[in-house]
Amino acid sequence: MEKKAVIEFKDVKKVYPNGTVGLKNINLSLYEGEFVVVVGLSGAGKSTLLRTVNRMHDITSGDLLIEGQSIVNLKGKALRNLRRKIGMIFQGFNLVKRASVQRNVLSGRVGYYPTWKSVLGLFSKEDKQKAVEALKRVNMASKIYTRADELSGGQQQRVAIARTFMQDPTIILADEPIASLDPKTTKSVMDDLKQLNKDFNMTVLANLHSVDLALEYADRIIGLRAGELVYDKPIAEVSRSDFDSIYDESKNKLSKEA
Ligand SMILES: Nc1ncnc2c1ncn2[C@@H]1O[C@H](COP(=O)(O)OP(=O)(O)OP(=O)(O)O)[C@@H](O)[C@H]1O
Repeated sequence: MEKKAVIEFKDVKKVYPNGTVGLKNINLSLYEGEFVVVVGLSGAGKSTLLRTVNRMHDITSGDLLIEGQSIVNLKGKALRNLRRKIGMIFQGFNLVKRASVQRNVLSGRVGYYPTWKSVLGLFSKEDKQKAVEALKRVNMASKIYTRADELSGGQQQRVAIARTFMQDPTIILADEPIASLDPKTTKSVMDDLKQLNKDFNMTVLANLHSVDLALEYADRIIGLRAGELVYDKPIAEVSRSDFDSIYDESKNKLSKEA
C-alpha cells in the first residue's frame, strides 16, 4: 500500500528577522503513523523545524504541506482547523497551573467549541467522559480534580499528553518532551507517546537530545546540522557511529543573511 504523506517540506527555508538562517532548503516527507525523532546539536534547527509545522514560525520560502494542503497562507478559521489537527507537547508543559487536571485536559477540546462555551467551561458530558478516558491512558485518572501545580513535572507532562489526545490530532509535535525528567518518568512519558502513535496511527515528530531514547523509540531518525538536513534513515539502518558526524561541532556553524 502507498504510504500517505502527512507532512511535506518542499525546499523550506527559514530566515529569522535578525538574519539567522534557521533552516536551509529542507526537503522531507513524513508519513502517516511514523515516529520520527529529530537529532542534532543545540542550535541545529530542531525546534525551528517543529514549530514551522503548526505555523508558530512562518517559513521564508518554499512550501509546507499538511495532508496534501499547503499551510503557508492559512489564516483565521483555516489556521485554527490546522492547529486542531496538531497536538503539541513542549518542555514547559504549558498547563494552566491554577486549574484542575480535568480543566486542563478538557482545554484540548477548545478548538471544537465556540469561544463563549469554552470560556464558561461548558463542556459536553461526552467530552468529560473522554477526558476521564484520556487520563486513564496516561495513568492519571486518580488526579482528575488535583490542581496542575500540585503535580510533579512528569505528571504534568502526562496531563499534557492527555490534553493532546482530546484534540484527536493526526500529528503530534514533541519538542524535548522529557527534558528535566528523571529516567523512570522519562520512560513513562515516551511510552505514552509511543502508545498514541501506535493505537491511533498518529504521526509523531519529536526533538530529543538523547541518542539512546532516539534509538529506542524512533521508527526513523533525521539529523539536522546548521539548519540542513544531513541525515535520514529508518531505524533498522541506523548505527550509533552515525551520530558522530551529526554531532560534529565544527560543522554546526549557522550562516547569516544580511
Ligand atoms: N526567534 C529567533 N530569532 C533569531 N534566531 C533564532 C530564533 N529562534 C531560534 N533562532 C536561532 O536559530 C537557530 C536554530 O535554533 P533552534 O532553536 O531551532 O535550534 P535547536 O536545534 O532546537 O536547538 P536546541 O537543541 O538548543 O533547542 C539557532 O541559531 C537559534 O539561535
